[in-house]
Amino acid sequence: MTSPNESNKDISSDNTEVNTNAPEKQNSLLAGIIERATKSGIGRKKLNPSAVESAVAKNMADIHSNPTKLRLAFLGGGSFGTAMANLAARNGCDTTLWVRNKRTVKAMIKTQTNKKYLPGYKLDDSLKYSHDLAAAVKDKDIVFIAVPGLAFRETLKNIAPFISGQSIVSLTKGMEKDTFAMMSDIIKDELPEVNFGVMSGPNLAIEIMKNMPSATVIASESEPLRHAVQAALHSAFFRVFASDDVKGVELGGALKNIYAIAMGMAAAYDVGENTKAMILTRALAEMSRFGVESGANPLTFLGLSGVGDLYATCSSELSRNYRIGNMLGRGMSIEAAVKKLGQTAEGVNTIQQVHEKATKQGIYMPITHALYAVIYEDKAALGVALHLMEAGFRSDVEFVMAHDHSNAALTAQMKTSSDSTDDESGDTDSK
Ligand SMILES: NC(=O)C1=CN([C@@H]2O[C@H](COP(=O)(O)OP(=O)(O)OC[C@H]3O[C@@H](n4cnc5c(N)ncnc54)[C@H](O)[C@@H]3O)[C@@H](O)[C@H]2O)C=CC1
Ligand SMILES: O=C(CO)COP(=O)(O)O
Repeated sequence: MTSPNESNKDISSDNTEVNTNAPEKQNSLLAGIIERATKSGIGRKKLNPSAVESAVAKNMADIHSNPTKLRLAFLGGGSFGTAMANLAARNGCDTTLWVRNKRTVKAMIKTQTNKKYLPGYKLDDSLKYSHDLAAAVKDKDIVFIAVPGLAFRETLKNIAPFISGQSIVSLTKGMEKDTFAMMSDIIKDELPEVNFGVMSGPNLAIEIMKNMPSATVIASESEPLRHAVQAALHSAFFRVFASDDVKGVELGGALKNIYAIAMGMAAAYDVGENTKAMILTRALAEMSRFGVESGANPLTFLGLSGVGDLYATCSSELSRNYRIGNMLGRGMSIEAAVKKLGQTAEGVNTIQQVHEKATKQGIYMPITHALYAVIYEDKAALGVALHLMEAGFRSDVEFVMAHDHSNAALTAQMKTSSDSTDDESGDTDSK
């Protein structure tokens, strides 16, 4: 392991216990995590010191002496892994950022910047960098993963031999190709006994680097893990809220990428605020409908990881998904747009996965299907948008008033009368 502030600790000599993730071990380890978080002063640097400490301590009956720091690894040297690792390091956590490319690591040590993904932002002096996966992961309390969704399973397979009691937190907002697995599903597949969580919210990396106040959600069934992540990342600029709806939180982060592409495309057509509001709100309806079919709580979509992230990515050119949509709207092909972006845009794959799953399961997702038709079936965007506007009658919030037969009947009735008008006028093309 290499770092500007190299500690003398030789972690490469630690032995590797292969996948011995016994639940008791996890529990005692997490108790230790909280203890360390409480005693180390994590999150105290820039805000009221007692806030973090009392929140954590309240839930910990047994606070011991011997203060140490939370030891964290962040895997993935793109913009988000770097921004989050920087936040943790700044908070006083013992933090290592793993980047797969050795030369990039050398450059990061030398310049203390991530020249490719976050140019111009100096990273915290205490942040360590490594391209050695074993060394980065071993001996840590929590391993955060911020690689693209398509590389998530491979990354878990690679770290599996070095996981003995660490908890895993996914920062990834994607879906696996073809399997429709979410990151939590992949963690359960590859590391079945590990304690895990997912973190998601309106967290544009550049804004976080600029210290613009932001908030996120850590979702986990493990309360100690939730508290440890809150304690590790919380600062005067970054609030960490908690949830136990893992599926809902991660679906919010993944699905909103679809609609950021739609909104970027709509912006290219110079649509008005009413139109944007309609897209955003109907997107939320689709997200929560899809979420419920996947076992999520629809109310989760009202939180930061749902409407919060949807709003942020649908309104900002900092969002790579939004930019992809905008390029598409200006006539570029999907291949050319992805190439020009040169960064991760999870929505490109997510549209395909969700289109396929919703089609198979009969989940009503008109915006997703429309986008799929434009991007992958070469349909004209304006025609598809018009068709969306002509879709049948629906209830506004279907968890308040279900989409019932009266709506469906009215749709059918209107369709029949317009069909007969067409017949009378001899217009057969429009059917
Ligand atoms: N950038 C942002 O503002 C945010 C991104 N995210 C999510 O974080 C995840 C990562 O995205 P970014 O950091 O933005 O992407 P990025 O495009 O900035 O960087 C991706 C990084 O992953 C690395 N990578 C790619 N394949 C890999 C593999 N097989 N093994 C190891 N490393 C690999 C690349 O070398 C690069 O360092 C995505 O799921 C994204 O949706 C979540 C919140 C905010
Ligand atoms: O998820 C994000 C902000 O919350 C980042 O969105 P993009 O991946 O579209 O840049």
